[in-house]
Amino acid sequence: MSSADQLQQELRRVRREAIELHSSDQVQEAIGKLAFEVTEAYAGKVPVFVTIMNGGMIFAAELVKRLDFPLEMDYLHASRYLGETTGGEVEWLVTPNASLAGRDVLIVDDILDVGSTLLSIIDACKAQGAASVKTCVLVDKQHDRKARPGLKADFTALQAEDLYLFGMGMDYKGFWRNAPGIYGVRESNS
Ligand SMILES: O=P(O)(O)OC[C@H]1O[C@H](OP(=O)(O)OP(=O)(O)O)[C@H](O)[C@@H]1O
Ligand code: HPA
Repeated sequence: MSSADQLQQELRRVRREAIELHSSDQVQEAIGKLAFEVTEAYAGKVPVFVTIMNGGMIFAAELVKRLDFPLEMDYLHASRYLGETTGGEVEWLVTPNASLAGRDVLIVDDILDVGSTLLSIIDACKAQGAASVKTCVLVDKQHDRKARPGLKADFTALQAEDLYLFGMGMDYKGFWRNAPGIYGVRESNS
């Protein structure tokens, strides 16, 4: 069997055997509730909504259309997993285009896991002179390995147990970002 066929088999097995932690409907409902919270928090403000690529893009697209206030959109790409299931140093691949000086910045990402990625992005936005920086994630993974004890995003849609997750933008070895719910990889496959 070719290595491409082997990979395809592995990807299909991981998807088939995964544990559904949040169905697509549950994810959509949670994003709807979060959108109200975020809309309330930004009353009277005109923030820059910064999507963290690649993982944040699907959540960001679902969230932004439900936000009822004027905003600008931008993106950045900081990665520390680089297609692997364990993380390394945060690597900056693309920086935001808009000047963040004096702006209210809302950082939007798929997952708060250890939190090193978000902390590094918050520091970079503050270093650019942002007036305020808030973070918004689809899912907060529950474990005691956070980069700082008790680290939380300002806005969180869902929590998930300590498994390697995929779906709704989160990848398994670069794949399955397109899965519509949130799934945990079985230990035997991770
Ligand atoms: O809380 P942490 O442990 O720092 O992990 C969270 C980050 O990891 C993932 O990005 P990744 O590095 O995989 O890049 P990608 O979005 O391009 O897949 C995810 O999209 C978050 O940005
Ligand atoms: O569990 C995860 N899944 C996908 N990407 C991630 N980045 C950090 N943790 C995860």
